[in-house]
Amino acid sequence: MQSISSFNLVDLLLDAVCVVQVDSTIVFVSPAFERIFGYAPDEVIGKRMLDLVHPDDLAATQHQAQIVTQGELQLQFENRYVRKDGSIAHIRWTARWLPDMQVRLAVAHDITERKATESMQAVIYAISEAAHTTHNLQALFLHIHQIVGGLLPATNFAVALYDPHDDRLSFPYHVNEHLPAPEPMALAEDARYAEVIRGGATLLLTPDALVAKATHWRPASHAAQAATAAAPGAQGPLYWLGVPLQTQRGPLGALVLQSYTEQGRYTDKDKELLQFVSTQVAAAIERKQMYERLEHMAQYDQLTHLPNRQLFLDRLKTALARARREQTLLSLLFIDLDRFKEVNDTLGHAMGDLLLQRVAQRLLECVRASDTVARLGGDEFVVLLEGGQAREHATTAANKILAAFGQDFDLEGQRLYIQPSIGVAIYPEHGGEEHHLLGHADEAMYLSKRNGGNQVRVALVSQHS
Ligand SMILES: Nc1nc2c(ncn2[C@@H]2O[C@H](COP(=O)(O)OP(=O)(O)OP(=O)(O)O)[C@@H](O)[C@H]2O)c(=O)[nH]1
Repeated sequence: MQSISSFNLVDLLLDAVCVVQVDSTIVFVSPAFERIFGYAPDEVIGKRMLDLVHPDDLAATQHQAQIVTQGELQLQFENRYVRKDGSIAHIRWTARWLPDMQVRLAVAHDITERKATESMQAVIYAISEAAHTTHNLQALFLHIHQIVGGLLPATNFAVALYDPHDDRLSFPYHVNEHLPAPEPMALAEDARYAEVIRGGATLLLTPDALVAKATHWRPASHAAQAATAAAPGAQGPLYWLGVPLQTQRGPLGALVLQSYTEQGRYTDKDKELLQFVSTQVAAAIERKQMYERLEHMAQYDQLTHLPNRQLFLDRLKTALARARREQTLLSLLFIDLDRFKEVNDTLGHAMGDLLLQRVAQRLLECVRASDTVARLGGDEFVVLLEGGQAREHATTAANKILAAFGQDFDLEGQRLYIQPSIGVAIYPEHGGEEHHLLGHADEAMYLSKRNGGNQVRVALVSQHS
């Protein structure tokens, strides 16, 4: 027993034992202090412990020291210190006052790694949450930028998306002090992106690497050079940090951070951090893309990319409410192609599809960008004209469409004429509710068709619904 007690047990502890006076002057620290705080005991004896505290935690630490000095046992106070190398140490303290010696005796337990794990888990959670809470991809990118910015310098931050079908990169999110967002480009045009995305590995280019490999990293094309060179008068980035965004289905793109100053330099630690969050970022972007695709499919016709019936009815409802409020007119053109079935029967369904796409295009060319052209299904289209002042406005637009169909359609070399029958219904004259108005326009179209087709007819009824 005697031989055991001769060991200095305090020296063996992983936690640091500290003894400080009332004014926080250090009178003793155990050897573990150096491992945790970076200072050897003889470097801090006689110094004030409070001077090592992170400035943001100083007030709370002083308060806790006072409580301990008043005789209260402190078992779990946490605060941060600035280590000798400038890094931050998170400490959990157990402390008590020794009245006989008039000192505070404290044991410092290093929880820096646990804090780092906790904050990374919080980041991972925040990214995953963002995929659900943000409204669209742009909002998600902004959110990811903010989250990454909480981990490392991210003044210059870009999301590059890779399209494997045409081997090209686009930059849907690009915040940079010196550069506008680059135009979409072939992946091969920028060796850095190509290495990150094809190689699937994080790439950190420091000033040395950027100089040494200047030729290797120089973007191949003029467009890519313009996209990556700094603005006139400004220097190129000193640091370039790119991490691939990988999913199970292959590479999605890359996150790229650039720094133009030494203060914003990136280290291998930053590289690790970015790599760590990249899987979650990729999953969040992939989820959002999928959601937007599904949303688009639910609202747009897949053949013509025009709004479908559901989206059209939503827009009509909104437009009617606006017209009611602002006491303006609103017109609906119901368009059905004449003898479209014959196109399918004689030229095949694929040609019929192509014709429907060309018809959609032509209808769009006949109206203003603010008007809505939608495909209700089959060969039925509808046009919503807002803000017209008179009934003539609607018939003029309908006649313009009729005239446009006077030109034949070019279906991969085959020239084809097709004519429409058009019915017109006007709010408030022919109804105040979307299904009513649509029904009247449909009836008017039917009368046009029965009358031989290729004509415009305004709904007959003149009653409010
Ligand atoms: N190619 C193609 N055909 C379609 C599509 N959807 C519906 N159709 C066809 O479009 C035709 C529409 O029917 P109708 O409007 O009665 O045919 P129509 O020959 O135009 O008759 P009228 O309107 O009376 O002149 C049907 O033959 C459908 O099979 C599509 O997405 N692509």
